[in-house]
Amino acid sequence: MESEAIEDELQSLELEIKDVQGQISALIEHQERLYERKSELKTLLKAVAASGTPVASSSCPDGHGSTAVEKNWSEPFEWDSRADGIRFNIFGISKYRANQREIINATMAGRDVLVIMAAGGGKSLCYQLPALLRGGTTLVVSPLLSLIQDQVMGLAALGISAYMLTSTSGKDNEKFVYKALEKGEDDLKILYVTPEKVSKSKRFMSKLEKCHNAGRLSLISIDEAHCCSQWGHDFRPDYKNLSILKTQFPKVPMVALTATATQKVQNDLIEMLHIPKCVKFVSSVNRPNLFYSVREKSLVGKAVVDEIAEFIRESYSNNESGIVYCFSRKECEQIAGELRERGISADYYHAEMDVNMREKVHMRWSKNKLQVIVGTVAFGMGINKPDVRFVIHHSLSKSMETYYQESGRAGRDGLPSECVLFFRSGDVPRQSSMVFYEYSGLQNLYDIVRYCQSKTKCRRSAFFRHFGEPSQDCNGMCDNCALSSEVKEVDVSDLAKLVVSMVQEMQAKDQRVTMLQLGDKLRTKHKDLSAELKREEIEHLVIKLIVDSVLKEEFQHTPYSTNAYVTIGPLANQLLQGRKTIKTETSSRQMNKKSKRSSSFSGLESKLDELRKEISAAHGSMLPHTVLSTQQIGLISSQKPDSLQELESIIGKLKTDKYGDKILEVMKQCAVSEQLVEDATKEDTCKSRSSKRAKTQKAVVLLESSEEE
Ligand SMILES: Nc1ncnc2c1ncn2[C@@H]1O[C@H](COP(=O)(O)OP(=O)(O)OP(=O)(O)O)[C@@H](O)[C@H]1O
Ligand SMILES: [Mg+2]
Repeated sequence: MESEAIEDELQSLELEIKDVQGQISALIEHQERLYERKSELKTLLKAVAASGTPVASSSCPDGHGSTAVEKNWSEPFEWDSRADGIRFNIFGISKYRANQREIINATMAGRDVLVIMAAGGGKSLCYQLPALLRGGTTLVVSPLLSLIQDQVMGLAALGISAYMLTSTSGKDNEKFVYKALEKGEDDLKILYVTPEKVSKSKRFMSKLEKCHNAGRLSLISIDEAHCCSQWGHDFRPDYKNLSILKTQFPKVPMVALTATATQKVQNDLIEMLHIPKCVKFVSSVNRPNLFYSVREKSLVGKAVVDEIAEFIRESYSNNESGIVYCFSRKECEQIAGELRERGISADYYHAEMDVNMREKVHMRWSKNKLQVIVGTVAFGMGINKPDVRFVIHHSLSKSMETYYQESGRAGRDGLPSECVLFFRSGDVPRQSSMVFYEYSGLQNLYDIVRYCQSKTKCRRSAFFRHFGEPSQDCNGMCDNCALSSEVKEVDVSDLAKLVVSMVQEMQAKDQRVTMLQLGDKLRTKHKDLSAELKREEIEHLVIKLIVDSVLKEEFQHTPYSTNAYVTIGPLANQLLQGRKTIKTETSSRQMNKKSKRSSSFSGLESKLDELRKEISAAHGSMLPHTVLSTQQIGLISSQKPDSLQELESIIGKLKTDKYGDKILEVMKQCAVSEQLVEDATKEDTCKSRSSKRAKTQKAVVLLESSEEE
């Protein structure tokens, strides 16, 4: 054999080997995911079998957490009546939500507790109430300054002595806190710190030790505990060092709380915080008040903004708060501007803004002076506003977990709210070139792409599946459950083969191709197709093939960006040899643009809303929802209390003492003006009736006269 021919064959063998290696590693990765899922499902099965109730379990079947026969935390406890008094009279909360009472009881009994409870589920009460019940000082570790400020402000408004120690704390504040920790003379019920204080400040730790030695450290709470785990979505290195707390203060009960944690993250937390015997309370991830939908995103940028503006104007015309999430800083600024041009009160928020500017925007929005924040993912964990009525994603998130977190900022007060995601396949490579180097980054992204591409599967079930929880009824609270009737499945295997063959041809010629180029080439080469197929349909198919491992994305860095290219995937041959079919879903359904899922304020509710804004403005730092929550406004308006005593039975003693007179005054004014309107309407009706009567009589007279004529 000529040496040239040998070299040729050698080269082609090397290429083939490389290809096979690629397929093997993709399959191994796939196999790992299957194993991981298998173990999740096994754990889930055990949990279901053990408890009979799949959610709200308080034991841990996998060797982590408490395995002994658990106490029944729902039974009566000696502190019940004191706890009820604080709940109602100080926090103004009329009844516990799922698991709150049990968590409080376990904490009061001195146990370590791990709480997994959905966003807005009411985790804060689970450590704030025991903090007041137990006496002494409760230490709360929380990751963000803005979250801490919000909490301290809210507690101060309830008359609870809460303080914080952060990098921005002034000298006087620091002196007060240290003295209170050391001497215990001043009242310090709840102390919030950032994790850096625990891991880096020796001074703080020594004061805390003194507080503990004097028997005054009564509870330690780790909020947003998923930050401990590098498998969580928001890992903070300083959280890793929090294990020191249990080592130093083993007898002080610890309560760790988070909104989302997969089994892996839960195990990690238990290990890292050194709480192997903790009682675990896992509530459902379900957020029944959120309506999830995905809308097709137009290729024309302005059309997307038009649709968003129309949606906000039509469904949320009472200035109800919302968030629009965007992919990039530039996009944020642009879309905020375009929404403003369309008459929506909107501003942007991203990481590259000056901190003061960011704080100002956040504050205007929190005080309902700005309706919409257009943010990047930087507008994240510190968002505590309970009455966010809509969260719109201008482009897809990087994973189901991130989407659950971001969309979950809607409706934390439990009232109906909407989560809309604008999806187009062309957005996928933008995201994939950002996440491909993260652990399971692409697989996580493809999971949310599947969520977006499906026109039949319940959106909620995707969350249950992701978090390893048995499905629950959606109650028609997603677009696919509410409007799925006109969806058709179409076999597009032939077209898919054309696409794959084209990628193969290009790869053989050593040419790289992006998704956009692939679509163009296909339409140029197969002119007959271009008349029938739109660009977005081809992109939709290419992304589907990538998600199904028939094609694959590869990445290359340039000095300015990372480009995503489409190459042959491990299952391409199965398709080409006819062993795999590809089906896409088409639907002719129209989203009902005038979906009015949020109830708008009635006259009295609007007046009470104005009152809470006035009180908040007069107090400077107090937020409107701290004065009265939207839920409380709803209760007052439906029950119409007419004495302070009746009002107290709805909103508790503290708020009644503070704002009761003003609330009753507003109610009186409203009743008077409603009466006036009613009287005027009655009068109008009478008048119109009598004029109608007169007209009828006239007509009769005319008729009679005509008859006479
Ligand atoms: N039992 C209850 N009844 C009515 N409202 C409640 C109850 N418990 C808590 N809330 C209210 O629900 C809202 C959300 O509570 P909280 O901030 O504790 O949620 P969270 O679980 O910590 O959520 P996140 O994960 O977003 O931090 C608050 O406005 C709070 O006052
Ligand atoms: Mg919280």
